[in-house]
Amino acid sequence: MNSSAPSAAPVADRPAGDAVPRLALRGLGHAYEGRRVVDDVSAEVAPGEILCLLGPSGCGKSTTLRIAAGVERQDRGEVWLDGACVSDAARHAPPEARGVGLVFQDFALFPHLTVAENVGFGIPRAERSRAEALLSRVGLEGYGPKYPHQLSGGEQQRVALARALAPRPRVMLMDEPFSGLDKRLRDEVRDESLSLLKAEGAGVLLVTHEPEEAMRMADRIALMRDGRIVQVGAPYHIYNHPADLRAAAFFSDLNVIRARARDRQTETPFGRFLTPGLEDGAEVEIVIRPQHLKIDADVGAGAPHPSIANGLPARGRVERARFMGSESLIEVRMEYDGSRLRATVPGAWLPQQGAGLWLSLRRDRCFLFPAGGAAAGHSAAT
Ligand SMILES: Nc1ncnc2c1ncn2[C@@H]1O[C@H](COP(=O)(O)OP(=O)(O)OP(=O)(O)O)[C@@H](O)[C@H]1O
Repeated sequence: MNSSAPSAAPVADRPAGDAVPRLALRGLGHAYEGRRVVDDVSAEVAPGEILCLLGPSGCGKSTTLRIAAGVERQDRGEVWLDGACVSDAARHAPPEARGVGLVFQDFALFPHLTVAENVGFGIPRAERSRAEALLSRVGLEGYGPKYPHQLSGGEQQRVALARALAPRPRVMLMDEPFSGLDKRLRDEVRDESLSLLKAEGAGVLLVTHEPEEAMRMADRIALMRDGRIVQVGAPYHIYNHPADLRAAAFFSDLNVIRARARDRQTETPFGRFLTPGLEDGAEVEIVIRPQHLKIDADVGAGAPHPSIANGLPARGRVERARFMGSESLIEVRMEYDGSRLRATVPGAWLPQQGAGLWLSLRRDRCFLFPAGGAAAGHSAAT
């Protein structure tokens, strides 16, 4: 946690030994028509770092970005760029005075300027050759003499991206910058532009609502919900140590097994789990992603042996099995209570409908949460 931040909300931990953050947001708040849409948001972006603001539609990501850019003014908190406060209760530098690069969804090119002139706008004449190099980076080599109206929407979007990159901004603020591009182009343009920004030491704050895209791009992800940052960390950390059930569910389909705590543990058809800190009778949710169930075919030889790694197997029948290319999705009706669990397996295997299976839970991949509350951390078999 950053001790200088006035807020109690999660603050992006800065990588050790790093310099002054390129961008720091401290305790930001904003309300529209009396409704708080940004609530105590704090985050820092280091030089060469990409921080993704990730969250469902309407959670306040774009508003946070617009506050950082200066096009919206917060009613609480501060915006700092390279160690200087550019906006707080007393001052508010306008966007053009902040020297940050902006790639917003509603980008607008100058219609009367060519593509090359658009990209070269606002950079010194001596650096104009950079415009052509950037156009080739975004896959628009040779487009310099064209005018915006001669381009498709996706091409215009890439010109806007090149234009934002041209002045070598120290901070780049991007709102769904690659959303209009088809997949192949998106991967290429995204990797090219982000690696350039990193190489130049820019700090990038990028908004997306797509978890896979965030995991692919981000050094760290700040997960937002209802105007607040609920968790900050490296993609691996956020995926494998979600703060709560909703944070876990944002990244994939989930199986949830409900049980009750007693004597600091809980009994389930898959064996016992520890429930440290939970009162007797508290409802707990054991959560596991479909790819982390272990499946054994029921060949009539009884249950597979229980193990420390996978607990007890429980029996069910295949209700539906679907081949989906690289994997198959199997829905299993469980014998113990008629509930349905979902498992994914490599696509080569597709069991018959009605076939008997034994399912067990990979214990190191289970999360245990008190029902409707905060995380109790990973559970462990007893
Ligand atoms: N100018 C505005 N006036 C009133 N309400 C607004 C305004 N702009 C945004 N809002 C509301 O504020 C909330 C947050 O909006 P914001 O655009 O920041 O969300 P978001 O997380 O970026 O969503 P999305 O992914 O859909 O773009 C939403 O409920 C939105 O309807």
